Amino acid sequence: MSFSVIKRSFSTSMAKNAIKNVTVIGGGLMGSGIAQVTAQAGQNVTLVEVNADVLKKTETSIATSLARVAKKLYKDKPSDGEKFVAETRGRIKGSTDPIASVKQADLVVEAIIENIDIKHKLFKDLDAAAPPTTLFASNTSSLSIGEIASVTNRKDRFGGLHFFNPVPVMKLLEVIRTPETSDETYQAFMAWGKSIGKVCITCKDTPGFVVNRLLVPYMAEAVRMYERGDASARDIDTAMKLGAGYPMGPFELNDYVGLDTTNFILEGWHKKMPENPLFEPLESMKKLVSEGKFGIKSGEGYYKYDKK
Ligand SMILES: CCCCCCCCCCCCCC(=O)CC(=O)SCCNC(=O)CCNC(=O)[C@H](O)C(C)(C)COP(=O)(O)OP(=O)(O)OC[C@H]1O[C@@H](n2cnc3c(N)ncnc32)[C@H](O)[C@@H]1OP(=O)(O)O
Ligand SMILES: NC(=O)C1=CN([C@@H]2O[C@H](COP(=O)(O)OP(=O)(O)OC[C@H]3O[C@@H](n4cnc5c(N)ncnc54)[C@H](O)[C@@H]3O)[C@@H](O)[C@H]2O)C=CC1
Repeated sequence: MSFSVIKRSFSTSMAKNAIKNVTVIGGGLMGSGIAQVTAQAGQNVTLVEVNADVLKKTETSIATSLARVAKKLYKDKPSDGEKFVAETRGRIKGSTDPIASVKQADLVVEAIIENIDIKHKLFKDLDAAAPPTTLFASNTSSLSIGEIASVTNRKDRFGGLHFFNPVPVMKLLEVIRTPETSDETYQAFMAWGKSIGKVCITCKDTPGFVVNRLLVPYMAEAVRMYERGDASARDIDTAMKLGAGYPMGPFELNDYVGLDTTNFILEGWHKKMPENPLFEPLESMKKLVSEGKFGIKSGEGYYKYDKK
């Protein structure tokens, strides 16, 4: 592992802007971006993954993304760009030990696989290990924050911090408070979001929060249109880009987000709200997922991609 090791001091106060040491659990699409933007803002990050090989991939993806940011920010001064990349990477420490990783954390942001049982197991362990002042947040797309927090003894210091993909580019952060999230925690989340350059909006702990509650029915309807044979995936994508001004069409976005994640969301919501036709399962998506076709990350989804 070549992430640098950083010495840090423990902050006891959770007052506004007190967050300096952040632990991000999960270094996939989202966790790597969250770690990156946090480090870009000058904060110390410990990034936890399941093993050293995955950490290496995470490190490479952060380096690639930082190079894109540096190219834009330091167009006329590449040497400053190199310094920015080195300093930002220097603030990120990799770890495969979730327990040790939270001992000095002011804030823990969880971005692991979208599965309630796995998230519960993780948060139970972290709750026992982290100082009582440490704030916990989940980046879940579709699960209830209250349900995730239910296994901890810090429900007042628990909320949702929902980022958007790609994290270094998308400006929005949804801050989700449950009925038990304290005002102090909520304020600390809002201040932290601002400190890492995001525009924060607040939402109650309702399925999909704001963006996904609107995005999922739209994307699912696009798939139904394709499954009925009304139009091809390519034409639907072109239509929504050129006719509605979206940066990506629904099939491109689905492949970008990851079909395993979107399929999981839809199945979970269908189970919870079986009477709602918006969340009926989608046969083409189920088939692709069962074949291991998860979109860009696996090389194929609704479209085929060159393997990197
Ligand atoms: C279909 C069935 C569905 C069933 C139901 C399930 C639905 C599930 C819904 C969602 C599930 C979960 C998702 C979630 O919780 C929330 C989300 O995140 S939703 C996704 C939100 N994101 C978007 O909508 C992305 C839309 N796309 C874009 O904005 C652009 O296409 C994108 C920025 C990705 C790429 O832009 P483009 O112009 O095409 O390409 P460029 O390569 O030129 O990039 C432009 C610009 O951005 C910089 N950049 C891009 N990526 C990165 C990166 N990773 N790191 C750093 N910088 C990056 C790039 O350098 C360019 O910068 P310039 O200065 O312009 O050169
Ligand atoms: N993909 C997207 O566009 C978005 C996803 N989300 C949410 O973010 C979370 C993560 O999603 P992605 O990054 O897309 O998934 P991903 O599959 O890209 O990454 C998840 C990572 O977590 C790691 N992991 C799994 N269990 C772990 C554990 N116990 N400890 C440490 N690491 C562990 C995996 O090795 C993997 O690298 C999910 O809850 C998802 O719903 C939120 C916003 C957008």
